[in-house]
Amino acid sequence: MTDHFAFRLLATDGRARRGEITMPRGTIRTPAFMPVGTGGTVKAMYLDQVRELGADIILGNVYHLMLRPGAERVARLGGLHEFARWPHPILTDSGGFQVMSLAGLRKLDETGVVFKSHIDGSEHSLTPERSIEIQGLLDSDIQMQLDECIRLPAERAEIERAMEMSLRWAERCKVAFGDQPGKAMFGIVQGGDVVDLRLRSAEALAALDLKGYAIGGLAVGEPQAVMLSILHETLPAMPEAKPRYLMGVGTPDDIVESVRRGIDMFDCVMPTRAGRHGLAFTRRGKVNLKNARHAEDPRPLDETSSCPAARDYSRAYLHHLVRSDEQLGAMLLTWNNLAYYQSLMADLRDAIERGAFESRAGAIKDEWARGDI
Ligand SMILES: Nc1nc2c(CCc3ccccc3)c3nc[nH]c3cc2c(=O)[nH]1
Repeated sequence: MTDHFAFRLLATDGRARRGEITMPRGTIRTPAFMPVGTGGTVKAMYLDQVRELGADIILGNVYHLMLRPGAERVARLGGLHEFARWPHPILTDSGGFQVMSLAGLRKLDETGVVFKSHIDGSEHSLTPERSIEIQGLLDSDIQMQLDECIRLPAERAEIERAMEMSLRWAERCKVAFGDQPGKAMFGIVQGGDVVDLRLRSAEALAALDLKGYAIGGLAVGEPQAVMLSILHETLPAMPEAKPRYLMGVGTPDDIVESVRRGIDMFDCVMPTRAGRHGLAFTRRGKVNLKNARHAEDPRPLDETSSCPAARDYSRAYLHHLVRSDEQLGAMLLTWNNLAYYQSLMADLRDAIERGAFESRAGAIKDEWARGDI
């Protein structure tokens, strides 16, 4: 066990990295996929199942938890790990991104943001200091700086303004976070699709000597080629010895291409959201269980899988559950999809250790490219 946060590189294969983050609450094997647990729960899953699938860390959200049940209430109940019965590491987002995408934004200036709750219309504010305070109340292990994520396409001047304010907010978050050896505060690189702004953001954040860095402002609808070119240009300017977290990414193809360019950590709502909408990811391609062709198909999704949801239930039964909008449909398909994502990450970690990243990457990309089966 350790009382500090430490990242170690165990192997590399080209720019792809195999590493691990050790923290008091556990070790995070990278490349890592972090299931999104926005309101202190990974939707339609028991957290024991999430753990059994190989997840070392889950994500939480300042925005949702500050509105309901409230950060001070979670603190009074022992913090998020106690509240949700997840004793392993938790990373929390700072709330700015969710305010832009979910809330009614009332004001955004140097101080922070003022917004109306999407739940009951009540007015709230977030400053860099308050976001870090909330993440502390949640007892979060990896805390994200408050930042401003610009929607693309945008004018250079607008991207530059938001990037520079996010840098000033990173400094304020670092001061507010102080010195917490067993925890980490990550900076978030912004700069839109403008390479010189991306580099300025990466270099200024590196100078703050934070414990890890995220690449923000992507996975907001831009073409994959744009995302990958920004990674290719930005990652070399980021400290080798610190973990890199690409926020909101992505499909298996996105993940493979981002690992290839040097990303260590991922989050995406895709496997859980798709599961709730009847879409199953398998090693032989995607299966849309809403489709009538599955109505009498006795085969499971993947008889070779170790996940009961993939191995033990017929497509006919899954089709029935999805068509009847039964809770069990969302539960089984979410289980299957998270199992698929965690098995991809385990494959990639193993392939990098063996110096076989390229061949494994090609196989995963081909699997994903297959249409509906
Ligand atoms: N703070 C921040 N978050 C982002 C998220 C949410 C990731 C998240 C973290 C923790 C819980 C849920 C979601 C993005 N998702 C897609 N693209 C994203 C970009 C940003 C970004 O630029 N900044």
